[in-house]
Amino acid sequence: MRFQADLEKLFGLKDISYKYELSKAELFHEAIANDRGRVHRDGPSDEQKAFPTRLGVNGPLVYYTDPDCTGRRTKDTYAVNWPEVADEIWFKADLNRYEPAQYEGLLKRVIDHLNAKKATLYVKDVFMGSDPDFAVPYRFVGEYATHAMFVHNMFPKNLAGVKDVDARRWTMLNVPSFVCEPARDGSRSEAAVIIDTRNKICLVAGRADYCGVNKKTIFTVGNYLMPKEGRLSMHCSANVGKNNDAAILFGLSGTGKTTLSADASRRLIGDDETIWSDNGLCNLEDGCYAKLIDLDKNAEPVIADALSKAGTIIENVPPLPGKKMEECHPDELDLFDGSIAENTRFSYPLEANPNVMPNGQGPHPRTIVLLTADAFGVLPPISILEPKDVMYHFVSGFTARVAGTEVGVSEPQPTFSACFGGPFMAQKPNVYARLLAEKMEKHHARCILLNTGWSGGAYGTGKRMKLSVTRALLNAALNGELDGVETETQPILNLKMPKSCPGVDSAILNPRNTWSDKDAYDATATKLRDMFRDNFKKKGFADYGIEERI
Ligand SMILES: Nc1ncnc2c1ncn2[C@@H]1O[C@H](COP(=O)(O)OP(=O)(O)O)[C@@H](O)[C@H]1O
Ligand SMILES: C=C(OP(=O)(O)O)C(=O)O
Ligand SMILES: [Mn+2]
Repeated sequence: MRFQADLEKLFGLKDISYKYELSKAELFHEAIANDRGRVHRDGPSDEQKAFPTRLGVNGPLVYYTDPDCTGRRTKDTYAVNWPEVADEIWFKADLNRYEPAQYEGLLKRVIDHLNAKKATLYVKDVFMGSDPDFAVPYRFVGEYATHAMFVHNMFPKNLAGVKDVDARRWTMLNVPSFVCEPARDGSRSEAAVIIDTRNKICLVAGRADYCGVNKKTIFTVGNYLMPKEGRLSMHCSANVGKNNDAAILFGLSGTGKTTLSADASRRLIGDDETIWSDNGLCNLEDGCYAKLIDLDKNAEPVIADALSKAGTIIENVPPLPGKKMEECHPDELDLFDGSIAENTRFSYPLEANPNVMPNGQGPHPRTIVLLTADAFGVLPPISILEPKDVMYHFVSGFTARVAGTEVGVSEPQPTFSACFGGPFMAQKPNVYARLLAEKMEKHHARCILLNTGWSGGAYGTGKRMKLSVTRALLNAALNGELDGVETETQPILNLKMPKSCPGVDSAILNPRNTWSDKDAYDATATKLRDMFRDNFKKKGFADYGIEERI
């Protein structure tokens, strides 16, 4: 078979038992029989091994990651420091450098490990991107059927008209059974996720078995490739209203890209990875990856509906007390149980959502939304931005979160992550900022900053903004109801706040009003302003021609 010869040539893989292009149903059963699948957190039960088909594909596949790997391992994520990309890739931020000789040694050890154990590997051929003009062929090769099924759920398949598939293909090799040895391999821990631009390889060596690694790693590749052809790749969700008015929502993890783009009155383009090209918007994926923790089925009906559909993957959600996974239906999972992870997840193919744009494509955006979840509680719920504010906030990429569920943590943790996607934006921020500026100017989109974080005080005193309020603010902006509205300026943070908004109590629009202790508000806002200023200086954004706005 062709793929086998490809993999022998690319990696030197021999004596491998391949499971090539299995159907989703086959992958489901393989996952149950072989992975840390449904039923037991420690692997399949004897009964499952004996009767894997009993469960049928009608339920979700419930998958448990390694307990240490319930999210992405940013510090263990690298690109190979090949001389030809040493200046191009933005190694200064979240993407770490892997030295070529160490990488070659590690890759060889991974291949020897697979050859020696005569491994079984699942192979899935998909595309990143649903527009054949620029879709990147993505071949997943890995030990877990769950990951192959995840890739099947999440990416476009069978796309006609893609040119030079063999020459342009990227291959991921995902090997959780390998253990990196830092002293020998040059890794930081027992796992490493490495992007090799020269050979078009993504290597996942060791336990980095959170499903999201299989989408965010190839997304990082997309962010490296797309700007070379003048396409802006963005860490944002996108949807389209009844009047063909598209919106994009940028934001770091947990700020609301997935939640807010899932809106029954608008058609979804995608929830996380979007291209803005001369043709308009295009999803890089074909599925969504939603958070499940504390899911309120009334507040998030689109996501809740998808939960009952076949062929989904649920990650790290425990069963309700007294329920066994063997019998589990989504209603018998405890969506409020964060004991395995706060970051519980659910992957569903877009076909499980009746309200999507065909081929993941849509027009140029009318509205650009920058999302932030400010746990300091000082940013206005909504601010109206001018283009230079957008550039400033885009490169700053601010959000502040609470540190999970740890007892005693009361201080919000600020994050400044350029372009709202530091770990994935492989090129320097000015590359994306320049493209965004050009496109905004050409297409005259309106821009807002939406704070989905705290109100009435910082975390500990205040409360998270109600989802219904955030949606009302967002809808008003999308419908043009805030265009030209009277505003006042928050002087410390230099943000323009509307004085009124349909369906929203005006009293909350200026966050200072919602704090009982005004001095505490001013002090916290000043602290945040200083953090913005430090970050701007530290990252050298003035050298990129970005104007400082706070
Ligand atoms: N006002 C709000 N706006 C958006 N999300 C909120 C809000 N309040 C609570 N949430 C919760 O915050 C989380 C946002 O996560 P998600 O939409 O998955 O973010 P992203 O896709 O950007 O990582 C969801 O679990 C959502 O239920
Ligand atoms: C999948 C992810 O994206 P998000 O949290 O932005 O949905 C992730 O960051 O692992
Ligand atoms: Mn998301």
